[in-house]
Amino acid sequence: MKRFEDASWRESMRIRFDYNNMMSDMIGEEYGISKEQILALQPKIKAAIEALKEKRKAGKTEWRDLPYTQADVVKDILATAEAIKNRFESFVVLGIGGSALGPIAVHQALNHLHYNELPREKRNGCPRFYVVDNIDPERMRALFDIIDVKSTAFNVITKSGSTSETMAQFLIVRDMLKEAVGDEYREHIIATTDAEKGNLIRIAREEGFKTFYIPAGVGGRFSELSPVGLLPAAVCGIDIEELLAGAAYMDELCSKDDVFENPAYMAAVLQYIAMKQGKNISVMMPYADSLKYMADWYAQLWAESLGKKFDVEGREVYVGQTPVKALGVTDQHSQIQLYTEGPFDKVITFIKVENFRSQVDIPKGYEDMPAVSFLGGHTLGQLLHAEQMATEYALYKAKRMNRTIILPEVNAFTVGQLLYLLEVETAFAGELLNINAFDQPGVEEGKNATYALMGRPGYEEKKAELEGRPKKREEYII
Ligand SMILES: O=P(O)(O)OC[C@H]1O[C@H](O)[C@H](O)[C@@H](O)[C@@H]1O
Repeated sequence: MKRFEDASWRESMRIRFDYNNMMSDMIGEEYGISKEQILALQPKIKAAIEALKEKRKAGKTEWRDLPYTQADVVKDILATAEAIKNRFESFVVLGIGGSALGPIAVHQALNHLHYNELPREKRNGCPRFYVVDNIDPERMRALFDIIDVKSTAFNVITKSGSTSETMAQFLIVRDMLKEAVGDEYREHIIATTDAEKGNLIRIAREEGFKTFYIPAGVGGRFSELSPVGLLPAAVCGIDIEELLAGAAYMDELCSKDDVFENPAYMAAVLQYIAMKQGKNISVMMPYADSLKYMADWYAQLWAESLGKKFDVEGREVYVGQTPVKALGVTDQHSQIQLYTEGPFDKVITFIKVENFRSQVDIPKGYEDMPAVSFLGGHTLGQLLHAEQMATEYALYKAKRMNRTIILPEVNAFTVGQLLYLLEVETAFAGELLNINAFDQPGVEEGKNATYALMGRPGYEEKKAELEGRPKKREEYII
């Protein structure tokens, strides 16, 4: 029996959402949100709930059902991960955006913080793990300096199957593999992509790569709980069944229609009201190095989903909230000044971990110097908690909106909950804002311009358009 099958263990691992410091009875009428404001939104909230339910029923938000629909996929992933473990020294993800940020965040959260530096037996026999989420030539070359392609498996991940960066990486790797291992290169490449759309699936089928599919109703930034995230996680020894069980548990917690009992809906409603009050920035500040890259993953989710323009009676309206990544306590020493005394334009979301997986005692010392010796006898975890609470207090005192997501500890079950919570919050915020949270039309222009500049056939007109742009003036470059 797995521990997540035990109801009392699950309950003990429930993530909680503390929104006290968003509320006017805590930070003051002028600065916070009142219960009445939330109640006044009930018709809108009800409509948003119905709209999300409809989408789920119509199969448009398949990401919501990933915790339940993948029993066979999980089996296949576990078998594949085992085979990779037995054969390869390194496992490299080639992908970008939604095809990279989730694998990075979950790996950082659930594996040793210096995973790659550990000897293999301390990695439970798992391969070293790298995610190449950029096309910087220096970084690519640096990777090839430390891996041996002969003993490396590459997981090419792209939902669209056509992202230039990922396909460029793929071409490079395929060529190197062919050179190094000849025809066997096929066994070194696993493709994770849409079952029908895009170029990668065609290539994968032609060349006989092992493939995993991203379901049609699962967009890149909502895909971490699909094979996009599950294969890399399983290869590195993470319990993916527990991850999915955590997501299913959060789905249950987010199934109530009463916003006061639904953490994802409440989180979204508060952000919605905050946005209306000019809070254009959403800072995510985990107080745990393991969750540092959750803020990266969340940044894409929140930015691409909610940053939209639309038409209201011929007038363009722009919505969205700029996500900012921060890390406690590190960024207390760089950003907190701005958060406490700068403009009232932010909501700060802390992520607090109650129990750390490691304990480090601070030894006593310098008893004759009280300003140093008070630290002795505490633990680093206590110091971190005190600093989180102190920062929360400082923000509360400065009447700045802040909220805290509390994880009893960091494990696959709580991380599954966290991912799912933030995904539902984002989708619900999208409904409240009346926008499509699942597209990203604003990234197309840049992509098309890149195609034109790189000479992709069919983009000749775009190239001409680009060449017709005003020439840059020397006088403005100094
Ligand atoms: O997974 P892919 O199709 O390669 O997409 C990778 C990324 O590409 C674009 O930049 C999209 O805006 C992102 O939402 C997406 O995650």
